[in-house]
Amino acid sequence: MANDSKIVPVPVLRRMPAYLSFVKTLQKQGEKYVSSTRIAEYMEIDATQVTKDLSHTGISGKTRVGYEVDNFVEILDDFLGFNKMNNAFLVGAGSLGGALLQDKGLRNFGLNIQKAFDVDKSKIGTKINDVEIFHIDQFRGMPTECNVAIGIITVPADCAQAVADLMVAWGIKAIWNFTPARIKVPAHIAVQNSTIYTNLAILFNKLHGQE
Ligand SMILES: NC(=O)c1ccc[n+]([C@@H]2O[C@H](COP(=O)([O-])OP(=O)(O)OC[C@H]3O[C@@H](n4cnc5c(N)ncnc54)[C@H](O)[C@@H]3O)[C@@H](O)[C@H]2O)c1
Repeated sequence: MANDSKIVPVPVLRRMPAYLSFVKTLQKQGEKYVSSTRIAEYMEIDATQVTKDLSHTGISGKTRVGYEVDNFVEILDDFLGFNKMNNAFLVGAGSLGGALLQDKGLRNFGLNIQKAFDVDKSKIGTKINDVEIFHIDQFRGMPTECNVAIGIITVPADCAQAVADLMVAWGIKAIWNFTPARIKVPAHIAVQNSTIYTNLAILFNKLHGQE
């Protein structure tokens, strides 16, 4: 049975895309059912953890056979919001911003970067992967006009707060912040900070911890 609360613990949400990816692989191989034990073995975690995590989604399995693969993929895609397109604006079309604009995979996860913004005159009016780059001065009014609630920040860290303030002032409701700056926003704005460098520090620590 689905858990009534819509707030799902972050560690659960971090595991779910891996469950989905695994079951999608099985789907491609033509498998019809998957058990929580099989998912647990793949994830190297306890099967009760898998069942508990999936109870948030409303997916129900059958005794002995497990979860029906097609149904699992459909429900989890829906639960994670990957099958509904969310439009976003990206600010800072530099090397990281450009790479995100090039990444066609984001659309598979429900994120469509509709427009990009920058201050570099040589970039204004150009396109990366069909996404036009506008001057940041044109940002105001655009989120409401284009029905865009998500802002992606890929500017140098010292400009991140000013960009976040601009986004909030013009109706952005959720910010995906790739800069190392810790931006301050009103409590109703959702912020997710993402950095590959933290993962690198963890990897280095694991590597050198074994020496
Ligand atoms: N999260 C991660 O894993 C990760 C990885 C790489 C870089 N970063 C961070 O991402 C940010 C961008 O890095 P990069 O290597 O792409 O830098 P970059 O210099 O290549 O790109 C930055 C872009 O922002 C533009 N810009 C500067 N000020 C602006 C403003 N006020 N408004 C709009 N655009 C503005 C610049 O013209 C440039 O195009 C940095 O903060 C960096 O630390 C994070």
